[in-house]
Amino acid sequence: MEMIVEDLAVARGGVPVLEGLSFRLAAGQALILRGPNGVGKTTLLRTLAGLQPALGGRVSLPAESLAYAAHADGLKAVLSVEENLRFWAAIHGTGTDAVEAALEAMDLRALRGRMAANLSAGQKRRLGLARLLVTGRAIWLLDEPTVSLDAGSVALFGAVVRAHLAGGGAALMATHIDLGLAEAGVLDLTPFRARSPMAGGRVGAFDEAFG
Ligand SMILES: Nc1ncnc2c1ncn2[C@@H]1O[C@H](COP(=O)(O)OP(=O)(O)OP(=O)(O)O)[C@@H](O)[C@H]1O
Repeated sequence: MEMIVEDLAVARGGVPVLEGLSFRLAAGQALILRGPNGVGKTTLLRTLAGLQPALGGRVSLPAESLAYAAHADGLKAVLSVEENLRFWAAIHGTGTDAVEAALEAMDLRALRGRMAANLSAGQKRRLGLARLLVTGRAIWLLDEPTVSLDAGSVALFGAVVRAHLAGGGAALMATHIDLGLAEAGVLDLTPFRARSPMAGGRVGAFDEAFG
């Protein structure tokens, strides 16, 4: 199980953002994306998730191995917490055990009957992360997974990611928060900013003054 990215170029709104990006992510590894606001962390994750086309390069990985979690949690508002997880478990062919394990891991058992629409922001986020577990997918692409989470929930999620890595999974994530993953590598995207004069991610006067 390995994701291999070679000479990848990504764009946003038709404007090149990153280019010449190569890295590998193997089973058990976590890689944290770094770089200033606008450098292209979200664009890279969305491209790898297949939500937008790459401009160039190659990505190779096992079929059906990716699970993506971003700001829009993709929850069904009129389904309960448990029904949301059962829905995803049905899609991914995982079972009731996976749903119960996910409820337990993200401390959602007490909220299992609550409609997703009526969850707090942090609770929605926890449900969005519990969804990763029921996908059964090996490679997690995470865009700021800890937004809205309190300290206790950050610690819970850190433990979930560690268990995922220990079980042979992998994670690529954009986060400013320390998840306590001592073994995580860091990939700074700054050197891969596209050189096009139109590139949205290039260093501007504001970044130079305040960045
Ligand atoms: N819908 C869009 N259309 C055009 N350009 C966009 C769009 N969304 C983002 N961009 C631009 O693409 C570039 C990369 O944005 P991206 O969201 O990937 O950066 P990021 O590293 O995730 O930033 P942050 O740390 O602020 O979340 C930025 O210059 C941004 O302004």
